[in-house]
Order: sequence, then C-alpha cells, then structure tokens
Amino acid sequence: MIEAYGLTKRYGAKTAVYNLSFQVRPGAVTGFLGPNGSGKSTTMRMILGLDAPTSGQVTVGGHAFRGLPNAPRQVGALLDAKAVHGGRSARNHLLSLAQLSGIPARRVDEVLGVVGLQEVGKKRSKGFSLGMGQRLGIAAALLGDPQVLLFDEPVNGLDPEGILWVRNLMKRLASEGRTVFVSSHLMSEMAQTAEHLIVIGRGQLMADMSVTEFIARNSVGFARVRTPDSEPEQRDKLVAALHEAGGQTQPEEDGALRVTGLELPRISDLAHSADVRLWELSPHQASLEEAYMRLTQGSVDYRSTADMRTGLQQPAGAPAMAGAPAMAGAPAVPGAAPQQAAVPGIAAAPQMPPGQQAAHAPAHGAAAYPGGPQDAPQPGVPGGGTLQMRAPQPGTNPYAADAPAAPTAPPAGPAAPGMPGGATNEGEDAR
Ligand SMILES: Nc1ncnc2c1ncn2[C@@H]1O[C@H](COP(=O)(O)OP(=O)(O)OP(=O)(O)O)[C@@H](O)[C@H]1O
Repeated sequence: MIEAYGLTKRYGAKTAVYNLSFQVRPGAVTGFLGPNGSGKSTTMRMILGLDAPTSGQVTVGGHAFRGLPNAPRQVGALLDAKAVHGGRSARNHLLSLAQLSGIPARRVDEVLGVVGLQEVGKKRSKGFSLGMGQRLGIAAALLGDPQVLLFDEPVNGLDPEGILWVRNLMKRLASEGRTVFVSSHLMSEMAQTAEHLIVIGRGQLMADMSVTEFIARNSVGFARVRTPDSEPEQRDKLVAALHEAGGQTQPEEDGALRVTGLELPRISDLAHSADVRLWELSPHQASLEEAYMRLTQGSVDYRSTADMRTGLQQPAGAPAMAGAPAMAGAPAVPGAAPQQAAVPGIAAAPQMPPGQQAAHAPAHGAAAYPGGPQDAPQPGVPGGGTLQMRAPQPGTNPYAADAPAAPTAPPAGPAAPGMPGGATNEGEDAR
C-alpha cells in the first residue's frame, strides 16, 4: 500500500504538488491521471525517495521509501525508459542492477522472458526501438519481484500490440495481489487498464474513486439533434427555441447539434412548436475521455493556440481564453544525459534545464471544477475510494494568485548509485 498525506512539493516559487492525500491499495491497478505538468512524475519521485517533499509525507508499506528494508525487492519502478546505459546489452544492464541489490543472475533471464526480450538480451540497448526500451524498463522494475510497482507513462510510444501487452501485464501483476500504480494522461487507456483512479490537476487532487464511479459521475448525457442540412433557417429557429427554454447547444462536426440541459421529449416538443422538422433526435453519453477533459480542463497548463481559438477545452460559460499568456513550451530536455538507475527499476528522470520550466499558465479561476454540480468540491476524507472532488482551500491555495513562476535553481546532480535520491531538501533533489 502507498499512502500519501498532505504531500506538497515546491520548486522555488513553483508549486508542483499541493496537499495531496491518497492511498494506493494492493490487488488493483490504480491509474494516476492528470494533464501534462500536473505533478504526476513529481509525486512518483517523492514516493520513491528521489525528491523530498516540501511538506507532508508518503509511505510505502508504512515506511518512507528510504527507510524501507531492502527497497529494490519491495518496490520496482519505471520512471524513464531511456535512462539506461546504451552501450550495455539489455542483459548486462539488468545484471548490473541485480548485482547492486543482491538479486541472483537467474532472475535477469526470468524477467527478460517475462517482457519478451530474451532473443535480444545480448544486443546493446541503444539500438532498441521505443517499445523495446519500454520493455527493458519494465523488466528492470520487475527484477526484485516487488510487491509495489510504479510505472510512469509505461505505454508512451508503444504500438497497439505493445499497449495491449502492458495493459495485460499490469492487470496480471495486480491480480497477484501487488500494488500497481500507473501514471498516464490518456484517460481512454486507463479506463481499460485501471480499476481505481486518482486524478490530479495542477498538483491537487481532483478525484479519487473507482473507474466505474468516475464514469457514472462524470459522463454527462446529451441529445444529438439534426435539422435538414439544406435549410439552415430551421436549425437557427430550433437553436433559438432551445436557448429560450434553458438548453445549451453546441455544433457537432457533421452539422448536428449537441443539446444539453433539456430532456429528449422536451426538445421534440420545442421543435414541434417552432415548426422545425428533425432528421435526428437521439440520446448520447459523453465519452470518458470527454469527461476527463472536462474535469481537468481548468487545470491544463499547456494548450495549443488552435485549441484556444476554437474554444476546445474551454469550460462552458468561462471567460474566453483570448489574451491568455502564451503557453511556454512543454518542458523539453534536450541533451539531458540519461542517468543510471539508482536501484533496480528506479530510473531517475532526466533533468530539466534551468530556464526551461514552463511558465505557469493563467489560473482559470472558478473553472477548476467546470463540469457542473458533479464537479463541485465535496468534503471528503483522504482515500477510502470515495468521491473526493477537492476545491483549493481559500487563502491557502498556491494557484489562486497566479504569480509567474520564478526561475528555478539549477537542478542538482544525479542520484548516487545505489541510493535513490539522497535528497534532503528541494535543492538536493535527484532528477
Ligand atoms: N526540478 C524541477 N524544477 C522546477 N520545476 C519542476 C521540476 N520538476 C517538475 N517541475 C514542474 O512541476 C510541475 C509538475 O511536473 P511533473 O513532471 O511532475 O508533471 P507531470 O504530471 O508528470 O507532467 P507530464 O504528464 O508532462 O509528464 C511542472 O510545472 C514542472 O514544470
């Protein structure tokens, strides 16, 4: 079990994670979701002792990671599949990790088999495809046969066959009673892999519940209505009548209208009264992906200008995004040298060069919970698998005032081999 209480991480003026409390239980895959830059990797690094929390704490099996006896046999993680010594063969890479942790060499061949790399075990990993690299990272995570597994974006760049393989592996590991915590920003993927979800936005907890509950609470129904294509005035008349009756409409790509706020029979009656002929009137359920987008749209740090122009990801009724400060580029890491994993499976993420920190996107004000009543903040206790939509607390929320992030201090050096992190404060964090 992984337990976090009031976990907060600040990098200078930048709050990456704020007051996060959750539990990750054994026997299920728990998906860790959030938009880019929402703090997933930072949280995972804190779990693994690679970053020290500014406040709060996180434990694995009741111990802080660094206090875990024989950590590599208890916790395995894939943080960055590229963090391997490319000149080494896959087998030698795993062997060196195994030796560091007193894991027998035969286990290396076992995990190579589990991930399907036995044929290429003697090949240098620098020639590996993205998918092979991911498999090697997963093999490293499995090396100590740990009860707790963390995977940061394990399906990144994988082809459909690879994605299916990872999905099945995660489920199998969980069915063996292990704790499996998987981050992603792909709701659709998580919906098929995870039983439980923890969703964060701008470092704060937005939802902690089962996938089933998430779907039930966040998928909003709507009606699709279509008037004759050749008579646009019919459509205009209908839109006016629907708006007057309190409905909301949104054009669909194929010329239909998406109507919310009105029941189907009411829409039909209104069309009839307005003397508008309908080609289609059908009930629909928003996809889980859309539900997730709606939940997190107020906390998305990076948006394309095209998305802003078209209003995509724009909360209904929210002020226009026009004039919003441009998004800084996603945190690129050109030239960052991959670092050797500190313990089996725990690969330190590449450093973020100074000055490349993303500027803090504008606070979207009240739009943090934009999806309607179901998104309204509710009081709740941490964990427990119950719905927890958290509103930032007034006065204490670091995102309320949208101060631009101060330049960050230069990142610290790599983690000492054999020691995950070694950080005692934010300046010493191993990245
Ligand atoms: N060492 C650091 N120094 C300064 N800021 C940092 C550092 N590490 C992370 N951040 C910032 O903290 C925020 C959270 O980053 P993090 O990498 O944890 O997000 P994420 O959810 O994993 O994103 P992604 O999905 O893009 O991988 C981001 O705004 C990021 O720029």
